[in-house]
Amino acid sequence: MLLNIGIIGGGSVGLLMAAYFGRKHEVHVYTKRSQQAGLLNESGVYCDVLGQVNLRAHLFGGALHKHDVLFVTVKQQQLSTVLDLLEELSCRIPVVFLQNGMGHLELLPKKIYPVYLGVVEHGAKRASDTKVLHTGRGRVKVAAYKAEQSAEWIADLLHEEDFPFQAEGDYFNMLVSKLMVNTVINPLTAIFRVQNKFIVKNTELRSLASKLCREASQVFQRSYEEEWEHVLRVAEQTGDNYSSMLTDLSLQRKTEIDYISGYVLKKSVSELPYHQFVVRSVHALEQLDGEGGRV
Ligand SMILES: NC(=O)C1=CN([C@@H]2O[C@H](COP(=O)(O)OP(=O)(O)OC[C@H]3O[C@@H](n4cnc5c(N)ncnc54)[C@H](OP(=O)(O)O)[C@@H]3O)[C@@H](O)[C@H]2O)C=CC1
Ligand SMILES: CC(C)(CO)C(=O)C(=O)O
Repeated sequence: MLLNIGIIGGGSVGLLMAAYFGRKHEVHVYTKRSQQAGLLNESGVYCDVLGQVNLRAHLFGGALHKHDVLFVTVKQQQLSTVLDLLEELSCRIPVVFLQNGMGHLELLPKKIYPVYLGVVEHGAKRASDTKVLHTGRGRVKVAAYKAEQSAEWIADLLHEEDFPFQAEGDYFNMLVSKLMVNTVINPLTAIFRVQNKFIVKNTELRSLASKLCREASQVFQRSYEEEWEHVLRVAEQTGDNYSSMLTDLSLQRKTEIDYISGYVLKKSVSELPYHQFVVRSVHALEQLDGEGGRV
């Protein structure tokens, strides 16, 4: 079945999804910059694994086209502008939010309906405004957040062997599982400027990582042993990746730390010294970048 799919954000995840969906469906990408929309309309998106794929692109801000489903792929810190506009448009298009972290749960306005949440287990890296690298193969999980229907229909319609979708019943569990991984791997790799594999290989980093994992497991009442095994597996599987938090810092951009580790702190009833330390360290690095203070 041919779908009409909207994607807000022409970054790493947005372009990756546009390329995979665009092989079979009509895809519209909404960008922040008109220049990027122009380039995408001229040449489509180039994905290292798939080659060139055609799509349509628009500057986000005005009306939306009629879509069967709309994916929001901006970062957490960019979400409030997008939410304001979506709320104003009050369209009845099913919206799927694909952010890492959980801070956005507290931002989602009541007027947007129906709402689904998702987690992306792929690695993607935008190489230019029209080029994306598929750096790690995984799956996209989706769950209903505020919707009459479960997320099965999304997974059924979009699942492809080389771009799998999986419907989950419980959005909270799905997001917490991803949060556990991100709250351990992202800040440490960002502070120490290392690839993910060093969380496993470097004995000191591994020990710090296990402390973060223990703290987060306590907050969400999860088995530390199971979460730790999961974190190590992801760190190994994505070993050559530079985490998204490290990438943000390298590009002198604000990170998603407040929506990931900050969310864990917010949900805790007790002190979490390791989380407090990494949140402040990442903020210090962001601030030093602004001050030109890093050597
Ligand atoms: N990259 C990855 O491998 C993974 C990412 N994720 C998560 O997915 C989310 C997106 O990440 P990622 O794609 O890497 O981020 P990027 O920074 O690559 O992409 C975000 C995109 O959103 C665009 N944008 C920002 N504000 C607006 C707006 N108002 N209207 C339209 N577009 C806008 C940005 O535009 P501009 O380029 O002009 O700034 C940018 O193209 C994050 O929460 C991340 O943690 C999860 C798993 C893996
Ligand atoms: C799983 C991981 C850690 C892969 O790099 C990620 O989600 C990220 O970098 O944000």
